[in-house]
Amino acid sequence: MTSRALLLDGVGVRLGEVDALRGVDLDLDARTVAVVGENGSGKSTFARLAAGLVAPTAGTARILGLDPVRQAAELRRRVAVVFSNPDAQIVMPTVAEDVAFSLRPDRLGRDETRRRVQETLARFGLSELRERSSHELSGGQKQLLALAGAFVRRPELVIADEPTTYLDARNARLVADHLLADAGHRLVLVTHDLALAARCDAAVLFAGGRVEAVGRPADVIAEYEAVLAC
Ligand SMILES: Nc1ncnc2c1ncn2[C@@H]1O[C@H](COP(=O)(O)OP(=O)(O)OP(=O)(O)O)[C@@H](O)[C@H]1O
Repeated sequence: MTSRALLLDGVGVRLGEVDALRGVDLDLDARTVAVVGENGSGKSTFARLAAGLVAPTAGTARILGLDPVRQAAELRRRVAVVFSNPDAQIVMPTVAEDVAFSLRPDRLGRDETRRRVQETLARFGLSELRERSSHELSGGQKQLLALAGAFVRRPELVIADEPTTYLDARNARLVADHLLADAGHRLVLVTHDLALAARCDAAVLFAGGRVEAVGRPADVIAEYEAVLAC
């Protein structure tokens, strides 16, 4: 039997004095999942939990069938994370070196690394920029580089936390298209862009650290819009 992608049972996450997540029950196997909700509702905490970066302080969680505490290293190997600020993820001086850096833990050897980097740069339209200084790219190019660094590892699950926030409409569309395209990965997408959330297969609405609604994006968004209208 294959494992459910996201399975949470009574999950709580306490950060300092704050219950960032409380009593979260979820059983989701949709390929792409949008996570919506107001500021401070727990979306990023949920994303970090799904990436194995934060452990539950109550309840149990299984992500890709893995325990995010006992199997955190395995989970981080199979999951890639993309944040809104690509500068936080760019570490190497040139574009090609930065993408190759993501593959270091996989110890693939020089030829396979070069082949994968080449293929990934082409996929994200970065081939011509391969020798450019990574910190001198435009914001849109930097986010595409961050995506390349995530996807070069061929992750099973990509967690993207507001990946289009700082992008113009054209680049936001490009980044969203790459994330949503069925390239053999699952996606958890935290976003305030409800049109983007509507393109996912399922959606979750958080409020005050709890799951307020889960299901078809159109239904969940309608519920969220009703809350926003109050
Ligand atoms: N490191 C931390 N220490 C203490 N409290 C935290 C920490 N990180 C987040 N919180 C709190 O946990 C709650 C949920 O935060 P979270 O970042 O998950 O919300 P969010 O829905 O992603 O918000 P936003 O839309 O503003 O990014 C908030 O009350 C926040 O202040």
